[in-house]
Amino acid sequence: MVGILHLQRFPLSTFIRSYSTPFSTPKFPKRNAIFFSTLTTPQPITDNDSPSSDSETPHVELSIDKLFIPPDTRVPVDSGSARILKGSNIVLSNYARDSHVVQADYVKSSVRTEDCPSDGLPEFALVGRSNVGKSSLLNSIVRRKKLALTSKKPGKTQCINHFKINDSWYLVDLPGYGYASAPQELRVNWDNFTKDYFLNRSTLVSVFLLIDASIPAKQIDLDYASWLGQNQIPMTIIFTKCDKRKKRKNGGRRPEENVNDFQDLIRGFFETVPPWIMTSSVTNQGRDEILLHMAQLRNYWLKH
Ligand SMILES: Nc1nc2c(ncn2[C@@H]2O[C@H](COP(=O)(O)OP(=O)(O)OP(=O)(O)O)[C@@H](O)[C@H]2O)c(=O)[nH]1
Ligand SMILES: [Mg+2]
Repeated sequence: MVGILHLQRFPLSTFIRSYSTPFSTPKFPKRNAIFFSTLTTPQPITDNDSPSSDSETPHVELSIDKLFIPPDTRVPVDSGSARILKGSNIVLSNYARDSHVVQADYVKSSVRTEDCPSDGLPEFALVGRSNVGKSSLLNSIVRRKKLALTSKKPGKTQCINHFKINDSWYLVDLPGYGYASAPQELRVNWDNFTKDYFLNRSTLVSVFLLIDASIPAKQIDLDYASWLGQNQIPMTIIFTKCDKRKKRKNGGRRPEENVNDFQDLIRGFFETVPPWIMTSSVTNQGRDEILLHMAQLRNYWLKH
């Protein structure tokens, strides 16, 4: 059973040194080294299915060793013509198709993994600190204003909420972590059931860990990424609120600076970089890119 669960999971990238001393212990072997190569400078950006119409995407430094190259994907040796999703480090593969959302329906809310839908369809779970923008991102992805409930007040989402897309896959909205004002009992409960869900949900293709790019990295986010990595749970980092640009004279860092800083901080945790995408639910930046990334993960997962 364990073997089956393991095989069903998408075998990407999350390798970690150590939870407690992340910067000092030896690295794990590079299990997915085959997907990386010593190739040439890739061309930044583009996609072939649904080009993003959003305006500027701030520049973030990219080199070949910082790219996420999906399985079964070759980056041409000489041309430097890797196709990279805009505002991300993700190379497009041949699996990136059927990414459009035609239909989205709320299905059910569960507090136990075993109560989640049992039809075996692949799913992606959105997790992150309370108020980071999980429910807003879900609405942006499906182009509906209120499919998932959002609030300025942290702690709005309290269950594992399944939304069925195109009758063929699920988006899952989860409660946030790190909500200091929630009663301790509730916090422990949310933590337990989301972590149990991550560890035992065999149809989970990838967790999407949301990180607020409008503020500097928080330790709790690094700890969460570390936990996911240590448990070898496939993870994509979604940087949210990239539309929020603080004035530099107030000492604020721009989103792309926070994104770069976060990369630097987690570089010590991972042997190979996880995929990441910059987004905003206000401008819909990153929406098409997320859908293409989900499509390629999903289509690969279905085939293996
Ligand atoms: N400027 C900006 N605000 C955002 C963005 N995404 C979410 N917000 C705001 O952030 C607040 C929290 O959004 P939610 O989507 O409810 O956050 P959540 O992560 O689902 O929160 P919990 O369910 O409480 O864990 C709301 O006021 C949103 O309008 C974004 O991309 N840009
Ligand atoms: Mg929510």
